[in-house]
Amino acid sequence: MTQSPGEQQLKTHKHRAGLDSYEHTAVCGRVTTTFICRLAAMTEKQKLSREHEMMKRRNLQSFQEDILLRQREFEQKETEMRSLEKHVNFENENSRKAYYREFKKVVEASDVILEVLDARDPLGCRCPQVEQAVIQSGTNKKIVLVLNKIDLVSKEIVEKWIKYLRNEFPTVAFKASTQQQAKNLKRSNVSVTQATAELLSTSACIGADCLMKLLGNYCRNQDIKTAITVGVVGFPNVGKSSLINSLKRARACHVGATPGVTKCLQEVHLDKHIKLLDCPGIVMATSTSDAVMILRNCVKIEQLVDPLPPVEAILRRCNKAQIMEHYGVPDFQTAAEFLAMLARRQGKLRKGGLPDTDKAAKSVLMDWTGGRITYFTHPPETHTLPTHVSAEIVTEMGKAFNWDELEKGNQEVLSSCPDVQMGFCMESIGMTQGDHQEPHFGLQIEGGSGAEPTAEDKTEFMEDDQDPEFGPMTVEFKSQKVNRLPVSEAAPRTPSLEDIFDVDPLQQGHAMLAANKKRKKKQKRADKIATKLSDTLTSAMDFSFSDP
Ligand SMILES: Nc1nc2c(ncn2[C@@H]2O[C@H](COP(=O)(O)OP(=O)(O)OP(=O)(O)O)[C@@H](O)[C@H]2O)c(=O)[nH]1
Repeated sequence: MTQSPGEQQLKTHKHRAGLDSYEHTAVCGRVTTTFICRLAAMTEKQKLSREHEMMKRRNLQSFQEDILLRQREFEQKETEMRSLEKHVNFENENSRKAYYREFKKVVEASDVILEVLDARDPLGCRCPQVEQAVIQSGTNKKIVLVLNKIDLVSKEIVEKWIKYLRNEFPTVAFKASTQQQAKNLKRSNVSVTQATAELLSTSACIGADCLMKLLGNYCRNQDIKTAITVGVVGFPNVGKSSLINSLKRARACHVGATPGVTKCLQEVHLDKHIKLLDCPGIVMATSTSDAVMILRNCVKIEQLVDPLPPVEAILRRCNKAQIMEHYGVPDFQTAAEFLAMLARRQGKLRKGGLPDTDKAAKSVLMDWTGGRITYFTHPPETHTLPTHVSAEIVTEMGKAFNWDELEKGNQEVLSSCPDVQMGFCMESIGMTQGDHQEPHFGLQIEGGSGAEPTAEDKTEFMEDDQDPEFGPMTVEFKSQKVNRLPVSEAAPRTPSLEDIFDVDPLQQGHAMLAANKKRKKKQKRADKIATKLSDTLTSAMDFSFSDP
């Protein structure tokens, strides 16, 4: 193809212009690089001459001062880091004051205070400071103890605890609903004492009627025509929000398996006569060790800086053979050794293949707080009033309630209902209780061997006096006779709706959601296949002949 002279001229001109601009850029680039190099050299020279000047002026004293200053800075940083670690460890510590203010507001505004206790360790999560604050704020404020999570212990233990606690305040046995839906939370009319194991293992609430009756009686006895305010207080994670949701039959408050879900006061109107106040879980400053607070689920496991001590505390309370069997690890001498083997078994490894003992420790702690390791305390044999409660206060507080009715509600059970819930052995289990009020600790691991405990299984602990918080302790491993599957047969991650009773009560809400999702998915798939099949059949049976 030939080009016209005009076109050729234009092409030559463009080529020339391109070369020019290239040369221009190259020259500019060279100039810039030289300029930058010179600038860097000058800065470096200036810096050296400055340092040289400084060194000339410096003497031994200034060196010393400088070193001291750096040391002070380092020490300050260290202290800050340590306190930061503490705050991470006890996140609530940081907001403890704010929580306390919220709690004070609840006490001031309430006529009745429901102190929610975890039935597994009621004395451990009882807060004398809270009770003292209520008592000091006048005799017209009443305390009612709510023994929640009764589905996690045997009825016999619930009965014993009610008997023990009612020496001080009216006590209501309760199982909050653990359902996940927003509305229509199930509430059973059956009294706690008459509830069967199956009912207890469902996610429905039990004991709400008894509690409502108690509050109604209070209004009548006090001749209150208007509304009453009921404050709900207690340790983190004992189920305060779940209790409110159960009474309201709707998810009015946030619920979560980690402590510190409730951050500030929340009002829930039950009806025109009762207003409930949800309070953040409070942990008052006590002499209790960090490990014990962690075992009481007051600390977020994920944020623990050193999870080894609470795991050591768990291991001290467990039979080694049972632990080895449960976690599938060989014999070990120390908690660190156990965690290293567990981490390897669980595939929790750091870079370079080293076992991640922190992660393994946290998984053990999650098993404890999440109810996969079941534990329970026994009430002391004899009752003595705590120092902050006098006999007069007990009488004064009790006047406002109908004890007979409460007693009836709680008593009905215990006489008529067999202990079917957990298959615990309630005979004496070698407790060596002292005179003090410390509860005993029993422990069970879900899906145990199923064998009757041998002499070695019934181990008496707490010769270790480093952890006096729990007092003498007996550790017991037993299989659960009902409603629990051995580990190997444990319900699948997403169980079908029929298998929902086999799921851990703590997990039932989630399992229910997952099972429902699974069912919907199955249904959708079946519908799709049916539509496809029908389409295929329709097209196959299309006998309409377009051609004559
Ligand atoms: N099995 C069982 N689990 C319960 C019961 N009540 C509450 N839970 C569970 O315990 C966990 C804590 O419940 P929450 O109601 O959030 O406890 P909270 O006291 O309000 O907790 P904070 O907001 O941290 O103070 C949740 O996983 C609940 O599902 C109960 O009666 N039985």
